[in-house]
Amino acid sequence: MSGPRVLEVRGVDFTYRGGPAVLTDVSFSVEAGRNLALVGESGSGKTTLVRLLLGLLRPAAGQVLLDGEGLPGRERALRRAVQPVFQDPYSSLDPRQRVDRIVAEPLRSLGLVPAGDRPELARRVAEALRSVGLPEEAARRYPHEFSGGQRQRVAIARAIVCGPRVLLADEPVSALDVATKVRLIDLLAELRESRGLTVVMVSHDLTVTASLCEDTVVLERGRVVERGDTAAVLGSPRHPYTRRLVACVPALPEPGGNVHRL
Ligand SMILES: Nc1ncnc2c1ncn2[C@@H]1O[C@H](COP(=O)(O)OP(=O)(O)OP(=O)(O)O)[C@@H](O)[C@H]1O
Repeated sequence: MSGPRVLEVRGVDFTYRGGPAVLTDVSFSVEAGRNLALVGESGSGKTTLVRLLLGLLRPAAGQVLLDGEGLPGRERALRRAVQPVFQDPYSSLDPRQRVDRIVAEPLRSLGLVPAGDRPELARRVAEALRSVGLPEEAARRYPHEFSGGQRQRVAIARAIVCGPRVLLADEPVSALDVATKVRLIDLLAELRESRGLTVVMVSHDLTVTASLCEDTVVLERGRVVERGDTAAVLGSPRHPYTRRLVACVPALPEPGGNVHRL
């Protein structure tokens, strides 16, 4: 089942100032309800693409679209619709702030809850923490009091508190041990069911993306070499680069299947 295109990348080229081309003619779309994996080796341009999708960089050519319209001038709509979760749970949370303040940040900065309405902020924070499997009392603690997996849950709570439609997760589990990784992937799968959240996940780990994402886009040196249904792209890869990526993985789970079996 697929929904409307929430995000679309159309013919995008990108170069960091004075450098070589990092992305060339990249096109794909994110459909509501279908999780999408962006895979490729280190340096293939995945993180650069995430920055473009978040509106932090602008393409040299082509367009990034939200609900069919170009991004420039629509930063607020983009922030409401698309929230990021980054790789390193140790550096992505401000160590000086309590979890309640960290998680409430998007509500304050987007002006969704007046800063003075403490009961409403507390209610929304508690609800987000509950959704990611953290106890309500986590709100009163600081990031250093949590494990890496719990910190990533705090980061996910912050990302979902404003009710976005897309979670843009850049290597969200690569810093975690296997058991913690599996639990977080399960959580991301649950959030789609419970909140209708579509996940765009960047990873070089096909075992992680294949268990969560129906669609896969394969990047090689800034170009899309393959894209489509994950089972087809990874099950019978047509491009030699995808074959090499798949060959590095001992066994792939079915999309929607269970990563525990690996
Ligand atoms: N701020 C920057 N300034 C200049 N070049 C950059 C910058 N960030 C990334 N690059 C270059 O752009 C290319 C793509 O990098 P990017 O981080 O997007 O790849 P990636 O696929 O996410 O890699 P990794 O999996 O290692 O994170 C690399 O050659 C990198 O050196």
